[in-house]
Amino acid sequence: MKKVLIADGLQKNAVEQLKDLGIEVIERHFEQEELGEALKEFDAVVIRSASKINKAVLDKELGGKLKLIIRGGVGVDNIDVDYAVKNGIIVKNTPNASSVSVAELAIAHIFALARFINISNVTMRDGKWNKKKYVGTEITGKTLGVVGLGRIGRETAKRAAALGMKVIYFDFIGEIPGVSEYEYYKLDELLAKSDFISLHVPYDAKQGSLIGKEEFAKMKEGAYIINCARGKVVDEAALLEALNSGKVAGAGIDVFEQEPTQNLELVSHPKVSVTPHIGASTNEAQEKIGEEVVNIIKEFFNL
Ligand SMILES: NC(=O)c1ccc[n+]([C@@H]2O[C@H](COP(=O)([O-])OP(=O)(O)OC[C@H]3O[C@@H](n4cnc5c(N)ncnc54)[C@H](O)[C@@H]3O)[C@@H](O)[C@H]2O)c1
Ligand SMILES: O=C(O)CC[C@@H](O)C(=O)O
Repeated sequence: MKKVLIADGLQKNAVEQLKDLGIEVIERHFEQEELGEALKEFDAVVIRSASKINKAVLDKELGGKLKLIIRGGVGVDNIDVDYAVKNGIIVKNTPNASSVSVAELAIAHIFALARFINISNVTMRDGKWNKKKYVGTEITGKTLGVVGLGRIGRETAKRAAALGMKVIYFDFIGEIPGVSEYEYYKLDELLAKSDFISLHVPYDAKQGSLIGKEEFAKMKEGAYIINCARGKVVDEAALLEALNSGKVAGAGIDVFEQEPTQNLELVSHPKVSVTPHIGASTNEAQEKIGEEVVNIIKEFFNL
């Protein structure tokens, strides 16, 4: 009998389907220090972003049964993939399941910033009626610069274009063949041309933050930036500086350098719209993630 650990939660139907396949399913979150030892008795583990399967965890598991790590999500930056593979453990993710949900959240942050929805929700609770202060901007006709035109970037671009925005993009692979509806620009040019910038790239630890002091300096006065990718893609200190100087008019942030974030200066900034890393947290995305997880396990163990 195969034994699978669901360490950070999985949609109920998917758990039931795994049990129907004759799998022993344990739903339990382990503290980081206990995780490696615990993994020894499992054939597979399913995680979201809360559990980190790094070298230290994998070293404690060595000699155990683990053969498969599934990230119920896209980014595998919380797993030491190379080290896992070197030790005969396969790593899989569910790359398609949450693209629409994350794109919708990026668009939601654009609207929140453009029309002061974020800050109105705070000030009205204090009895304030800032009608004269909150003169917003229409997004129709504005330029959205999408950084990373992959699955989520494309879903975001599609929705922005349907709302009347002019979409341009940068992707480090260059101009993408077959993409004729959006113009390609180098990052520097995109930063200078965009009214709104939405980031949809993974975090590359070797490269460090993609958007820092120099990149903020290249943006239009009063640009808006949305980060639903990874916290470290943006240098938070540089972002705060840009918000305080007025260079950046607003930031929509779902992901943070440290999570849960303790950067209250950023989170409570009046020009910021925040969510606690909920890009993939919709019923639909979680259902699709559950389906993909079940399929991966079925295929991997020939069930
Ligand atoms: N907020 C959330 O809950 C949430 C949910 C899912 C994914 N994400 C994040 O979104 C990211 C994008 O997901 P996706 O499914 O669209 O991935 P994807 O692989 O389909 O697309 C990423 C695109 O970015 C490009 N790219 C990579 N590094 C780049 C760089 N440094 N500069 C420019 N372009 C670069 C790639 O060529 C690719 O086209 C994930 O890596 C993950 O970090 C966040
Ligand atoms: O598990 C989550 O909720 C985060 C998901 C997201 O960041 C991803 O990379 O898929």
